[in-house]
Amino acid sequence: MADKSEFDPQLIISHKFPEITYSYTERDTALYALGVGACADDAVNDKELKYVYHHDGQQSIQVLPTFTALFSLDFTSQLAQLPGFQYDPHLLLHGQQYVEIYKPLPSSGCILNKATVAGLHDKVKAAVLEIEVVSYEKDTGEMLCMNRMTVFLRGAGGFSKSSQPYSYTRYLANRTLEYKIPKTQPFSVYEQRTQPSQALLYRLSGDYNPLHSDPAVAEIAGFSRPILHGLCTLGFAVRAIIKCVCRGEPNMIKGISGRFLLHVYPGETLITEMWLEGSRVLYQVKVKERNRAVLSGFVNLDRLSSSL
Ligand SMILES: CCC/C=C/C(=O)SCCNC(=O)CCNC(=O)[C@H](O)C(C)(C)COP(=O)([O-])OP(=O)([O-])OC[C@H]1O[C@@H](n2cnc3c(N)ncnc32)[C@H](O)[C@@H]1OP(=O)([O-])[O-]
Repeated sequence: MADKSEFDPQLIISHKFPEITYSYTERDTALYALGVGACADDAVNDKELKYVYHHDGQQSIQVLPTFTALFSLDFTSQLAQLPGFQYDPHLLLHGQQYVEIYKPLPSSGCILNKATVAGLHDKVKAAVLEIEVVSYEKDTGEMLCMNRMTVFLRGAGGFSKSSQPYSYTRYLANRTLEYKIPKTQPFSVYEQRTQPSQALLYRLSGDYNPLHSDPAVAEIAGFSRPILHGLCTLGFAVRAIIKCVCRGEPNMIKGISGRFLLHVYPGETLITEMWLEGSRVLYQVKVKERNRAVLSGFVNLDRLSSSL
């Protein structure tokens, strides 16, 4: 249990993270695509080969829009040094991810990431911390995307000094972030089994937390075995939407929001259900073997495919 006397919300929300440069190559984008299941069931899939191979004479590997979420990860390793912050790193879970994409990513690049604390909430049983990361192309200074990553820190709540639970948000509450999963039949449903080794492959994209690879660490965290990275599940879901709604065109995606509802074990089957609401796709991912919802959210498109 974290020592609440050392928890200082004011220090946390005023913290200035150092800027972090992140460089990647086509090898990284292809490895990422394999990590989120591209071509896993069909190695000659003409809609997905472009993410892993210079298919059909294409000049460069195409980047999946969820690759942008990797830009927020480097800041999780900095949480241990965040002044005024007390938590048990074994109990950290990824709670939510929100991404705005302003420009399709090049297949290789050098990115400058600037992070701030965007929110901090005392949920008593947990502390919820939001980190916002704005990413720029290093050479041109052009803004590429914004990530808002929410971490759910079990056992770190109860730090409020008054009777009102502490809650701070730096961004304006925005109605467009609200969504409700419909009770109606989905527009489309896509099923894909993850591999038992999925987390071992996905971690090579930069999230080396042993929660996803080490049975002993997973057990301390309260799981019977290592669990899948939340961003890997999100990658599967958004790929399903690109396939079923975007007709294979990844650059239609302008925004992604997801809340992780329950852990996924590598090897489980993900069923992504999708509903259309204007140019927004609402989605929910269920694990087939346990019939439980594990992720829900929405994806904003720049337009709807004309053939839908
Ligand atoms: C980050 C990089 C490292 C990556 C790690 C991973 O990938 S780990 C693998 C990927 N991640 C996973 O596998 C995690 C999967 N998710 C889970 O295991 C559970 O959803 C939970 C443990 C996060 C919360 O469950 P619970 O039963 O303890 O919660 P409850 O329903 O009793 O609500 C209490 C309060 O918290 C709020 N709140 C609730 N959920 C979330 C959320 N997701 N997000 C934010 N907030 C959330 C809720 O609104 C409520 O506040 P209110 O309304 O009272 O003001």
